[in-house]
Amino acid sequence: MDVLKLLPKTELHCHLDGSVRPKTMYELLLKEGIIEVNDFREFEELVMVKDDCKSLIEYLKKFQYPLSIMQKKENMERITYELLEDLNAQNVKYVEIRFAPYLHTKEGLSFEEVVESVLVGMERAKKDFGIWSNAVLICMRNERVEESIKVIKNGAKYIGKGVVAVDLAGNEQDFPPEIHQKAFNLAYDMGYNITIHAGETGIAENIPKSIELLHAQRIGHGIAAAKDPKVMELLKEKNIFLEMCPISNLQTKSVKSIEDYPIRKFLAKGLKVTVNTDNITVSNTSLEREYQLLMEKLDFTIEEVVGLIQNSIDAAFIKDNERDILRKKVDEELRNMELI
Ligand SMILES: O=c1[nH]cnc2c1ncn2[C@@H]1O[C@H](CO)[C@@H](O)[C@H]1O
Ligand SMILES: [Zn+2]
Repeated sequence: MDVLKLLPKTELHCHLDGSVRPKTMYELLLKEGIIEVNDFREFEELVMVKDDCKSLIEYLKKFQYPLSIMQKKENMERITYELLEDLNAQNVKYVEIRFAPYLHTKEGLSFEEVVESVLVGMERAKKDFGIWSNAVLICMRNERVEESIKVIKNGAKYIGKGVVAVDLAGNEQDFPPEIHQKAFNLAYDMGYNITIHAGETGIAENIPKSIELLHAQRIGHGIAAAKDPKVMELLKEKNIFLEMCPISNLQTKSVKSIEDYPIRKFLAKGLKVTVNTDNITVSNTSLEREYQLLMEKLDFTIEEVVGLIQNSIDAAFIKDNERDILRKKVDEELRNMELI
């Protein structure tokens, strides 16, 4: 849909390792001898999930491929830069890119080298394309709390220099939020913004736990809240934004079908909802595809899509003066498109 293509957009939940430009991943995986496939279609089967994916745990297996090539400074910088180049071409004005630094230190890079290569890629893209981005550092749920503490301590020097927040991601089913409470208390004291993946795989209680024990200001996915009016009430009362990712949620079987997707229910309850991609390559998606799905299957109007984008500007981890600038830029284009 042309209007969706042209719409000025913002993206708050996008994993770098899940969003490597496919051609680049193919090139680097072949070059480094990690895969031996002889056509691009076969390669896509390996690195993207299909509709028959059974669970989040199965979905997470796809990340071994991008992670195997994201162990060098030049690759980290290139992948970040290319992601931003592609998002800029889709008229994305602002994006928060998230990654787990320690997943990129398996072959010798230091924490600092990983983070700085991403920040350099972001800077270069800003200069060349004008697209604005910030980084979110991820702690992995399956690691011990000491590992999360290391991410938070080592990352603190980048707060305000491109890093804006920390997150907790990975296997939610087996690793509840409280394991990492000590780390997120520290993150809170150090001045990070905090977003937590919670309620992605049906465990509603992880949402209040993430808010009350881990200081979450935003919740990644959060769809299990639909099962529990008290949890929805808490999200509303605390003004917590949800980072919803419909296509990823369908693939991980967090919901049975798009008709069961609780986005309308959340909006009706007055919750603040944003829509994001999660993993552009692994999920084979884009913001345009996500919005299109909502319009085709859940009867969203273009005005409602614009409302989601405006929520996402409100939810961004940026300073109020920066928010004003972003809002102005987006509103001007929306006005030219006669959408506001
Ligand atoms: O939807 C998701 N839910 C939980 N964890 C995820 C999701 N997508 C990606 N990751 C995890 O986050 C790591 C760093 O980006 C990825 O390697 C993957 O393990
Ligand atoms: Zn995610």
